[in-house]
Amino acid sequence: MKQLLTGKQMKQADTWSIKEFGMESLILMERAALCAAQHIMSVQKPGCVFIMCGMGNNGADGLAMARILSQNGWSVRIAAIGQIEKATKEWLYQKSLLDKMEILPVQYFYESDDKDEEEYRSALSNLYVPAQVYVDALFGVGLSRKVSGVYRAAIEEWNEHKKKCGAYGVAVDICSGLDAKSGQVLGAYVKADVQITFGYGKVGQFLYPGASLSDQTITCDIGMPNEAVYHVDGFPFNCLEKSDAKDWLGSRCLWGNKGTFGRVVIIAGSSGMAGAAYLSALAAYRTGAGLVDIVTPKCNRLVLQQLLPEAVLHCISEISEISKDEDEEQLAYLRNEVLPKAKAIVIGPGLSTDTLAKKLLDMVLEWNRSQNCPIVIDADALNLLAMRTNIDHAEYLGENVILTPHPGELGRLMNSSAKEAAKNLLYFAEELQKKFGCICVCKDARTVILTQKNRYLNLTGNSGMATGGSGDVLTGVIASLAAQGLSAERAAVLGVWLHGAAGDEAAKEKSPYSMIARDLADGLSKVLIQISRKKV
Ligand SMILES: NC(=O)C1=CN([C@@H]2O[C@H](COP(=O)(O)OP(=O)(O)OC[C@H]3O[C@@H](n4cnc5c(N)ncnc54)[C@H](OP(=O)(O)O)[C@@H]3O)[C@@H](O)[C@H]2O)[C@@H](O)CC1
Ligand SMILES: Nc1ncnc2c1ncn2[C@@H]1O[C@H](COP(=O)(O)OP(=O)(O)O)[C@@H](O)[C@H]1O
Ligand SMILES: [K+]
Repeated sequence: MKQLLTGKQMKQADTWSIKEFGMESLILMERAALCAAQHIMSVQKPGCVFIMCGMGNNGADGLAMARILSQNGWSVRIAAIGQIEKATKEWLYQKSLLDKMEILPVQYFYESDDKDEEEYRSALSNLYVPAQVYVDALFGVGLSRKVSGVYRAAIEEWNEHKKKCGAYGVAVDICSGLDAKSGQVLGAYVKADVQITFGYGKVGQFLYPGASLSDQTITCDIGMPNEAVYHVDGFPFNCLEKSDAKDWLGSRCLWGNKGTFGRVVIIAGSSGMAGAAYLSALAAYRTGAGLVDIVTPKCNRLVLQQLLPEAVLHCISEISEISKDEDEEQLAYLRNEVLPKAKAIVIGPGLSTDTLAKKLLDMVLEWNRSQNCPIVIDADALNLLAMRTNIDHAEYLGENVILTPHPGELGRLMNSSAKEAAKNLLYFAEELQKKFGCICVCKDARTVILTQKNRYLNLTGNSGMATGGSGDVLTGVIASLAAQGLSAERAAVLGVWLHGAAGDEAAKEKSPYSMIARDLADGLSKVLIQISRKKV
């Protein structure tokens, strides 16, 4: 399992390693600089390298790299941007070593904030020499505010010169301008070929738009003690990898029958929304559930029978079509005959938010409280939850309830907008988890999964999944895994991983442009072939 930290957590891990464990800051820095320099030497023959440094320890890494590369036959040019009064003690130490080497003059640039960007850029442009490698060591995890003035100009010039000379761009630790927690860019940002990041990957490098700033992020071990990660506030973000997925999935019982592999009940679809029920049910079967029941309005019977004859259908009447007694009877039938068979329940895809939908949601939540059955709540069922303002949500939802909002639904659940939720996905996810107390799967180009104790970030998936019905597929995958016996937490985390990996398989075959949600089901089969164990 790969672990990622926010910028603040990384600084806490650094501080603990230095102050409590007793590791010298300069030792960590030397290893960091050596890693980055070695990467450059492994992909390029000695030539000219241009290094843009700030005045913090990211800049100090850049100075140490200058020394190492120079000692290995590189011609090095350094531009130090900022006020020398702000230089850290490590920076001054690295600079003193360069001074002893004499061949490495550091060119300084700082002008106070009274010029427009063009003036700064023309003044800076003389410092940016043609080179085959461009290094960005302006800001690391210490970036604390929007980039403006001379720093913005320095970044724009770096990008432009790098492009003009076709140089290989290396960002030290993190692309300057990228917020290490949110993945948002603050004003201006470096676009590099690679980020060489130290100790742990930073969450912001894997969230969008941050994840698009470089083609590659390489994490280097700089010798930080393993325990450092236990001395940060909150939890690190775990990222499931293929080998973890294999372990969590386990092996399928050779002598199992359809009862062994769990029954998923899917309460989904309304008039004109049969597809949502179909996609969820198809995905539940394709992920290995033994039986899938669909509870849906009568109008969907024919189409669902034709599309997925393997599913068991329970067709219900709209409230307007039946008497009060008949309505009570059909709810009693579901409560007494259908729900007791479920090992996991999905409620919401294409459900609508009418009175019947409300009653169904109440019934399912009541069932969860009394029977502790895992429930996946998606789409309209989330919208219904968002409409309830007068309940204590944390008490209302059990620990094995899984909410799967996209940014629009997340915004609604938190009385905000889709735009705000997408921009601050981590923050919104954290607040949602606090509010509801259950498992929160906050979906977007990267999906965040939070439980009371753990935080996960999913790294599979692609833009081809931004197509109607992808989320319906996810509900079926998660419920299927829960029905087969995985804990609700593992079902959610592995489900999101599998769903994204299925999307990646589909993209290989169809391209992200032309894939549709059904292709994810084929992708699921391909991924499951890769990760399922051959033997018990
Ligand atoms: N032992 C260690 O600790 C190790 C650390 N390592 C390395 O250190 C890096 C962290 O170093 P760091 O904490 O010094 O912060 P860093 O990223 O250099 O930035 C701070 C400087 O930027 C400035 N500044 C910030 N935002 C700004 C803005 N918008 N516009 C303008 N200025 C702005 C800020 O100025 P101030 O806010 O004080 O005005 C300050 O001068 C880390 O990423 C890794 O590369 C590795 O060597 C491994 C061992
Ligand atoms: N650009 C993307 N990269 C990776 N995954 C994506 C991307 N866009 C969407 N997805 C995934 O596709 C799914 C879309 O879900 P949702 O918006 O609920 O779809 P629908 O409501 O149409 O079923 C989510 O799991 C989301 O994480
Ligand atoms: K940097």
